[in-house]
Amino acid sequence: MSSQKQVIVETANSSYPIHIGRDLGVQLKEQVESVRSKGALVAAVTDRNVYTAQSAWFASLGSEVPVFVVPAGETSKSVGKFAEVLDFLAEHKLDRGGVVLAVGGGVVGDLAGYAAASYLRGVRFIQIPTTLLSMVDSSVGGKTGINISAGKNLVGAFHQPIAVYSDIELLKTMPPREFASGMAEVIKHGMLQDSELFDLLEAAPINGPADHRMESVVEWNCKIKAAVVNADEKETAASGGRALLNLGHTFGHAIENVAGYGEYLHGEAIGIGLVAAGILSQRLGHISEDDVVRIRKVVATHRLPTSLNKPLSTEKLLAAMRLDKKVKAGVIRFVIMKRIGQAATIESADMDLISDIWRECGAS
Ligand SMILES: NC(=O)c1ccc[n+]([C@@H]2O[C@H](COP(=O)([O-])OP(=O)(O)OC[C@H]3O[C@@H](n4cnc5c(N)ncnc54)[C@H](O)[C@@H]3O)[C@@H](O)[C@H]2O)c1
Ligand SMILES: O=C(O)C(=O)C[C@@H](O)[C@H](O)[C@H](O)COP(=O)(O)O
Ligand SMILES: [Zn+2]
Repeated sequence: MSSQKQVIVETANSSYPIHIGRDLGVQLKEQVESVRSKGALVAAVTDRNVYTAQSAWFASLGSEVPVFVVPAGETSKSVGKFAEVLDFLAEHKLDRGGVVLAVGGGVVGDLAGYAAASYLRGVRFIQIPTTLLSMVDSSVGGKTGINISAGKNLVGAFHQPIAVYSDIELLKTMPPREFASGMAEVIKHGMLQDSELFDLLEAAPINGPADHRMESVVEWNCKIKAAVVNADEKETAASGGRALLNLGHTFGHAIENVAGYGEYLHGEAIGIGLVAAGILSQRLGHISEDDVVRIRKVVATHRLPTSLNKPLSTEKLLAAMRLDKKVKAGVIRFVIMKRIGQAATIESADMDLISDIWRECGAS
């Protein structure tokens, strides 16, 4: 018998299960059939790589579920693709009883989720994450959205899915570089919330989906993220709260934007961002130099970059940071670690210090 795990997300207005296990197809199919039996449409959105790598999975979904396939990669999180998904839903006459399936990594989840949040002013959607990153992070918590040229995720909505199916079997076809990218968010969760998780990653790196700890790592991370989301769904807490999940992202999102979307995978940019956030926390007197060494080592042993692979302009990186969603009254704010396993504050910092840190990370 397969051992299935379940984590519940419980926000003010929604409650939904994250199913974690292997071969979750039967359960998903039952949910799809229950929607269809009421005369409503279920439509799926995926990307080209997932559609090809998981063709048997799509075949088992049945031809009654139309599938919209976007090109793989970050560039699909665009206004253009968003409009195409809306047109697809309208073409198939999905009504308010219908359900959108987001089958893919964080790109598909964010794009399809935002389309579901907007179409008919909001229809239900189910997350079926197919990457490590989407299982441990993006499928949980209802942040959906797209990029615009000014910045990452600058357009979007909070829209919770009605269920998440994290089928570990789907990870088997993931390219190793993408797996490593997902590990960045796992490392982030350890750094910001759970020193035991960080210690585990430090002791023995998790290098691929065959690792026997995979299911429990996904469950562990979903629990961490769900607890944060349950307490502060829309990032409105005066200090801390959900914004702490942004550890390393003020730096990381700037890298993604300035390098050009898709140049660095999200997790690669976050790997550098976590090192930068560690250095900043150390310079502000919170963690030790030894802690920064530990962070750098855990990032590197999980095959993620710890500095830029070619210099980007510090000025451009600073300009991109000014559009971060945590900016308040024009002041850029950063998630600061108090120790490994506890990120506790969101603080501003001296811009000369930030420029120095950028240069330490390879900016020009
Ligand atoms: N909403 C959130 O809370 C949240 C959290 C973290 C990250 N994100 C966003 O998630 C995105 C990154 O997500 P990602 O790392 O999953 O990237 P992704 O969605 O681009 O997927 C990574 C690559 O792997 C391929 N792929 C996916 N599943 C596969 C499978 N099972 N087999 C073979 N190939 C597969 C995809 O086609 C793609 O090329 C970024 O846009 C980031 O901003 C959102
Ligand atoms: O869920 C959250 O909250 C996060 O911050 C998780 C991040 O890993 C993720 O990259 C998220 O999309 C960033 O959100 P943003 O609001 O900074 O765009
Ligand atoms: Zn992230």
